[in-house]
Amino acid sequence: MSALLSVEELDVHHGLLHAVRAVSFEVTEGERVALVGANGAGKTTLLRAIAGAQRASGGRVVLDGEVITDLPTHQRVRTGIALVPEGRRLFPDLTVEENLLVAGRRRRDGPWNVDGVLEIFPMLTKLRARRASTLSGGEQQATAIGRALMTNPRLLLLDEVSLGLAPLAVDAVYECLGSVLGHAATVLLVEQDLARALAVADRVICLLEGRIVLDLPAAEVSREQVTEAYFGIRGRPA
Ligand SMILES: Nc1ncnc2c1ncn2[C@@H]1O[C@H](COP(=O)(O)OP(=O)(O)OP(=O)(O)O)[C@@H](O)[C@H]1O
Repeated sequence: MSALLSVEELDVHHGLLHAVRAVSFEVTEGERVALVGANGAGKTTLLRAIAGAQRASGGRVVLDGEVITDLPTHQRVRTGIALVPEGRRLFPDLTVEENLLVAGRRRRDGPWNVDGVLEIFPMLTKLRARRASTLSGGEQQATAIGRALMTNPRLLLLDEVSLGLAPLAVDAVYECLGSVLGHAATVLLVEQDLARALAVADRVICLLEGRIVLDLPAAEVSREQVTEAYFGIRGRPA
């Protein structure tokens, strides 16, 4: 199958810091890829560069054959890329429904609407008219994922959906995410929790200091292998 997303020799700098170094990989339509790695490995920077929130200093991002490396974020949304950013970034003074509708203004044609999002995230139904600033972390995360879905993405980028949430809230968000994934979205997700990453993903990519050090099907990779890649520990010769 041809790739939905191709990342080709991508470089991203923060000033002098080379945060993403010649990263190349492809994601096929319908695939769920988990991006793991230690703090500072470059996961967020890579996701933001794919979404257009961070400028690449070299290489290309290609979505379904179209080179989008230089497109601004809002135009990438129209091509079908949606990012759920770290920290959720909702409009605090808008209600849940308004947050969803604002995102929907830039939507591609497709099945998602407010009712569809509320069906997937039942916890939001009662909160529809509540201001985002009054929601719990888990409720905000659900709204942020719903907001991304409202654009009818072909590729959903999720950055650390569990960050800062209580364990029960993480369970609730992941339970709903299961339904989202059931709708055949193509997903690239950053997740610190290895067990969760391996449970939801078809494939795991591990970054170390801006480079890919492991890229394997989730079913074929052991926790030990990922942990070693994560910390840059080389296997000892037998
Ligand atoms: N806006 C910025 N300005 C300067 N340096 C940055 C900026 N954002 C990230 N960095 C640096 O770039 C490197 C990669 O950071 P990034 O946030 O992409 O890593 P990460 O793997 O997502 O880590 P974390 O899990 O901590 O979010 C780190 O060294 C970080 O300090």
